[in-house]
Amino acid sequence: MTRKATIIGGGVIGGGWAARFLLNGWDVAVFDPDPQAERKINEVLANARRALPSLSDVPMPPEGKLTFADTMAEAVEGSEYVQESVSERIELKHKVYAQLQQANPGILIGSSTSGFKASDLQQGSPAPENIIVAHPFNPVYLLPLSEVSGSPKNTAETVEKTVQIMKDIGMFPLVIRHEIDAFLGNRFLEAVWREALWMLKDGVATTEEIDESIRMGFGLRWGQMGLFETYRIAGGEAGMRHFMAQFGPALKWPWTKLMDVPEFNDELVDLVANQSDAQSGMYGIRELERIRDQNLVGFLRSLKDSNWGAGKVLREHDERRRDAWQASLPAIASGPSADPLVMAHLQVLPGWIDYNGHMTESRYLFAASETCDAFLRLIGADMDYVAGGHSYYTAESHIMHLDEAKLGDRLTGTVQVLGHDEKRLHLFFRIMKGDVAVATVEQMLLHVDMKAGKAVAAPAKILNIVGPIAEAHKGLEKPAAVGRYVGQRKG
Ligand SMILES: NC(=O)C1=CN([C@@H]2O[C@H](COP(=O)(O)OP(=O)(O)OC[C@H]3O[C@@H](n4cnc5c(N)ncnc54)[C@H](O)[C@@H]3O)[C@@H](O)[C@H]2O)C=CC1
Ligand SMILES: C[N+](C)(C)CC(=O)CC(=O)[O-]
Repeated sequence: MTRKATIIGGGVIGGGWAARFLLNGWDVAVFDPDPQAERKINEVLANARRALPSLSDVPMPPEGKLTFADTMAEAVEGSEYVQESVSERIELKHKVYAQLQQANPGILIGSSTSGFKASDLQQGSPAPENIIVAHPFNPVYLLPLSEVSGSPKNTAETVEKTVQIMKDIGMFPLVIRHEIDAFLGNRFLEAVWREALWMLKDGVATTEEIDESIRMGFGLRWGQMGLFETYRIAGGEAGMRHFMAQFGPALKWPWTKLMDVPEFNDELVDLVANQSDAQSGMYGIRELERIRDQNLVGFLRSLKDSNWGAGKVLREHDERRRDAWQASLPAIASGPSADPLVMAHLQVLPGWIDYNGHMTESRYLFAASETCDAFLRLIGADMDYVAGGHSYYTAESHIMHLDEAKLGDRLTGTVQVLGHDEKRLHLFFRIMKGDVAVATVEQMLLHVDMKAGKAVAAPAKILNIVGPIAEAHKGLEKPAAVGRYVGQRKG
């Protein structure tokens, strides 16, 4: 049965949550009195649809149904979980909880609050044990962290249930063991933000220079190793102790003396906003979101390949969904037919364009290759499998260039299994731009013992996955391109 989540407050963060739940197959009901909320959420959802599926190596579940409710009671009906994402005002949050708990007394409410402790949020509630913090980071549909923070009034079961829901939608729930204002992430961000505002106010640097100092340097490091692992390496062979000996005394130098905040007034707001407009005002917000998302997807994919940090979370989420997907295979196989599997989502990048102004020919094969790799991971021939000494090698390819792809086009790669035996996989890839195939690739792959350098039978664990897919694909029409060869028509 489809699970349902309720989102109260459909702004920046509520929209991100809605997208994450929907794309993970949950139905979502949103309540937000803002007449613009529906438009805004649909725009965020459109961006999320372009980005999140690119991180998945298993077929995405069917997208859930999005509804907009007229009342909070309607939104929460039949729901398993509420993610409260209204503005950061404690009295507003209290009012919302009172209405939600009146409509559905037992409902679990996670708050997106950036800094209120669970015990602050729970004040005045008849059921404080059902209110907990689940603090995300923007964009919620791509960044996995959710800081789960309870108070002594929450039971271990409530914390565990929240943790499980976060995992179910592919997040990394970090349980905050001690109640603390602003949890972990925002304490860092606040310190960095404070220093940046001081430097700006004192005329030391512009918004652009401050951003360059982050994105050209330490910002890149933090995304993959955080603070302590990074500094451990900075200590050289002697590691953290040497790092502490060298830089510990700096804690008493002027570097870290700034603890108060610049006065928040119109002058400061104008200074920040005017420089920010000059820096990035040439982009619309949705456009900036898409640039950000594309960069994050590339970064996260790389982390996923190395099974590191946030990439590990993505792999684990795939693993859980792969199990569910495999369990449904017999059902797919017993049906009349199944669609080709959507295995890859790509975007045509500037470096892919040739002197004719469209996607260069090798990139069509690259797109098929990415699709094939995702399919191989799906059937269990992943990097761990390759490390164990076996893999699939491509023995033959026939590519047909059918239409043009241009800079920025979104492409999807699908796989149809034409046939298989113990050693061979006969596959047909379509590289689609919307409903149009821009290229098709027919391939024969051989299962190989890499050390022996020869084709060998694939193990049952792989064949048991391929078999039902091939069976289900038997009902599909054989593509006209299958078996074609390159030839010149006579006459
Ligand atoms: N913007 C950010 O970067 C982050 C924000 N948060 C937290 O998420 C929460 C929401 O923040 P944003 O989405 O940024 O704010 P926002 O201003 O974009 O959205 C807030 C939404 O709440 C709606 N709202 C106000 N009263 C309501 C009510 N009574 N019932 C239902 N909806 C109501 C507003 O119409 C608005 O659409 C806050 O608690 C914030 O601290 C958490 C992580 C990051
Ligand atoms: C600025 N902020 C306090 C709302 C930020 C967050 O809460 C987390 C984030 O996404 O940066």
